[in-house]
Amino acid sequence: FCQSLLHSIFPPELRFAFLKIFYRIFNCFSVYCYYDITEIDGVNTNELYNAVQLYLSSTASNIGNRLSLTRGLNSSAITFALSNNDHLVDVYDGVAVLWEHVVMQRQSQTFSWRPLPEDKRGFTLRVNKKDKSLILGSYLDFVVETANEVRRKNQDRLLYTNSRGGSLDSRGHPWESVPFKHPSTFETMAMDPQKKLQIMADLRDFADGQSFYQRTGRAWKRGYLLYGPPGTGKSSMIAAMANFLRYDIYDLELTEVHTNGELRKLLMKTSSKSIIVIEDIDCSINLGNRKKGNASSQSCDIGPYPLDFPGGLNVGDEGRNVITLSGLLNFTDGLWSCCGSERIFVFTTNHIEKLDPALLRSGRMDMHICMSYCELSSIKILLKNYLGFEDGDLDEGAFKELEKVVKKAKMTPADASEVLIKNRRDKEKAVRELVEELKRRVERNRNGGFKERDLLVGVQEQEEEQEQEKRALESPKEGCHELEWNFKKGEEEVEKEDQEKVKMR
Ligand SMILES: Nc1ncnc2c1ncn2[C@@H]1O[C@H](COP(=O)(O)OP(=O)(O)OP(=O)(O)O)[C@@H](O)[C@H]1O
Ligand SMILES: [Mg+2]
Repeated sequence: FCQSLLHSIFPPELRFAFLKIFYRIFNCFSVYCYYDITEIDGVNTNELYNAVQLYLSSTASNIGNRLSLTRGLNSSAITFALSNNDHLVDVYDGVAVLWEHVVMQRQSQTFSWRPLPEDKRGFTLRVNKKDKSLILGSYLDFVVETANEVRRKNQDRLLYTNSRGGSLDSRGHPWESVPFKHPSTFETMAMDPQKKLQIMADLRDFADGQSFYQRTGRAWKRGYLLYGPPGTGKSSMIAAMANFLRYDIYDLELTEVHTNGELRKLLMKTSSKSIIVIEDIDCSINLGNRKKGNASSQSCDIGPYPLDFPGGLNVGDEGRNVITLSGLLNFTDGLWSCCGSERIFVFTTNHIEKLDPALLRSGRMDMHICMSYCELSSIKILLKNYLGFEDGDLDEGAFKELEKVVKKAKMTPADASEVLIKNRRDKEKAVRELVEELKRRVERNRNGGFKERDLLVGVQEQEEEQEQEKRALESPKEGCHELEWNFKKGEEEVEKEDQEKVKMR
């Protein structure tokens, strides 16, 4: 009754002025000060809110009486969190602070360009006034650092996708995520052990290189191009890289991105310590040539993307802005590429010869990694993975036979794995079957019945190429020249092979 009387007697301006004065007087006498950390700050998500949530999830499990427990779909960990409108006391450096999790229903008339969550969430930190400087000086930094640590250690890494197209979710994210659980590691990767070590060292140098990148004035990012025929482990390599560095993966589906602006927004919303992946880049967008009129050279039909002109945004047939090669190059190399740090770009392709050299140059794709057919060393790793064979377990005869045929067979690790998985209950049979299959392939290759054009080289040339690759790993710049050379040579050969195919038909 009193409230309605107050409301009817006093106009709103007077009521607000009264409340303001009341809070001022109250604050003068209060020994506490309060800090609000809201979930959404304007239109952006407040990173501090997420950090506090994560920090409290690690602290709350020890000291909270009433906690809400969650476990995400496919997630391995249970997350503790402060229940709605509950509070807990945390002690830092002998100083006690009170955290309260405030959740309120959002008023329905709030106007926004995008849908907002139904409730308004935030944390309120209550601090004794005399401890203000300690809390603002170092406690909040400590909270953020601990949160990062917790994120790195406990939380499942995430695999993000932009498959929703350009639309944002209610919390303003263009990416959807699922826990990333791919079991591939460098140990299970079947490839040249030397090459493996070089890649691992490169990744380690990158992750530990903050001061190096700072000192040399370079953006803290690195690009890897994985190329080779299907089934040689390009996707598995990305998973192995992510598992090795414990980074999240952003799997960028270019066909879902409609404009360069959208691409930029996606990049802005990626976190540091992440791998940004564009798979089958030759199929995602026409990157074959930046000159107009070369659309027919594309291998995959990708719909409305027009050809690109260097340095600008294109306008498509229907008058829409569309994504261009220069947009993509800016994404990887321009000013926008460093709006975060410690990020790795990985592009994969089955057809390196179709890529524009601009994309291949050092600085964009620093390291070109050729994922190739099985060699003896990779077969050994597959035998270990699937049959448990250690060095020396394989009998001499089988080993010699494998050695004789493995290179000429041009068998992908995926195919070899399949033979081993199928026969894994009988180890000897598995090896026998593998040797048989390799021999069959050698025969087929000899008769010209199995013509792979992906590596564009014969057995002899393949060895040369791997030699070049090794050198490219040692010095990425040098590798790029060689790859550009390969690229030119590739185009001619592809044309020749295309003509042959037409003749055969
Ligand atoms: N180098 C490898 N080491 C270990 N396993 C491999 C390797 N290459 C392929 N495989 C096996 O083959 C399967 C397919 O490999 P993957 O998807 O990584 O090939 P890809 O090169 O990405 O092929 P695509 O070009 O078709 O995308 C994987 O599940 C993996 O088990
Ligand atoms: Mg793949």
